[in-house]
Amino acid sequence: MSSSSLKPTLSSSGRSSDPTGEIHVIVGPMFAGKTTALLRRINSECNNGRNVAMIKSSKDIRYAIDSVVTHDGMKFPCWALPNLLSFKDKLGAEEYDKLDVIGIDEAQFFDDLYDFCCNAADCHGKIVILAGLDGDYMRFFSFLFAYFYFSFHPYETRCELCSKRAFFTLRKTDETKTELIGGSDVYMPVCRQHYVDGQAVMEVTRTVLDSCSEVQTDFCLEEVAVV
Ligand SMILES: Nc1ncnc2c1ncn2[C@@H]1O[C@H](COP(=O)(O)OP(=O)(O)O)[C@@H](O)[C@H]1O
Ligand SMILES: Cc1cn([C@H]2C[C@H](O)[C@@H](COP(=O)(O)O)O2)c(=O)[nH]c1=O
Repeated sequence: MSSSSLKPTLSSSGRSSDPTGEIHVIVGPMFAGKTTALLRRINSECNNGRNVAMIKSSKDIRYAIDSVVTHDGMKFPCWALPNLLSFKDKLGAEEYDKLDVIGIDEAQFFDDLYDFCCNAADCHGKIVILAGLDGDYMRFFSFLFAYFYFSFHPYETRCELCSKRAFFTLRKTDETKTELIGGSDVYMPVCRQHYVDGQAVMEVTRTVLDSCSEVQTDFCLEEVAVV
C-alpha cells in the first residue's frame, strides 16, 4: 500500500474487538531510524486492516506540513497539531471512535503526551505508538522515556486476574507511600485493563474510608471484588 495515497485517517474493516489499549515507545537519538520504525509499524497495522491515524507536532514542518517524513524520504500522511488533546475534536468523535491505532512522531514536543496516551490506551482501547528523542543535545534525559517506562517490557508475566500479558504491578492495599515491602500479600501482576479497574476500585474505597473515620483501614483489594 502506498503511504502517499492515504488520508490521515484510514478507514478499513473496523475496530478491534479487544477493548484493551497498548502504548509502544520507539526512542533513540536523531537519525537512529525512529520515524522509519514508526512508519513500518503503522504500515503494517494498515495492511492488517486496522484504522490508523498519524500525528506529528506542528512545530516540525522541516520536510512537509502534513506528512511524517524520514530523513531519507519515506512519507506518511499525518495531522500536524500543536497539542494532542485537540486531536479528537479535529478528527471528530465518530472518526476517533473508529480508530484502532494512533502513531505519534516527534512525541517529545507534546506537553500533553502523558495525558493523551493514557487516556487513549486506558479509556479508549487504542494502540498508541510513539516515536521520539530519549534525550536532548545536552544528553538530558527526556521525560518521554520516564513517563512510558512501563511500555518497555523485556520481562513479562501473566495477569493474575485474566491471564493476559501483565505489564503492571497492582498494590492491593490502601497504602500510598512509595516504598512498601511486600510480596503477593500486597502486590499482584496485572494487565492494563485490570490495573485501571483496580486503581478505580482503590480510589473509590479510599474515598469511602476517608469519609468514615471509624472504619478499619487495613483492608485488602481482594475483599473489594475486582472484575
Ligand atoms: N546524518 C544524516 N543525515 C541525513 N540522513 C541520515 C543521516 N544519518 C542517517 N540518515 C538516514 O536517515 C535514516 C533514518 O531516518 P529517520 O527514521 O527519520 O530517523 P529518526 O527519526 O531517528 O531521526 C537512516 O536510515 C539514514 O538513511
Ligand atoms: C537533539 C535535539 C533535537 N531537537 C529537534 C531537532 C528535530 O527537529 C527533532 C528531532 O527529529 P528526529 O526525527 O529525531 O531526527 O528535534 C531539538 O529541538 N532539541 C534537541 O536537543
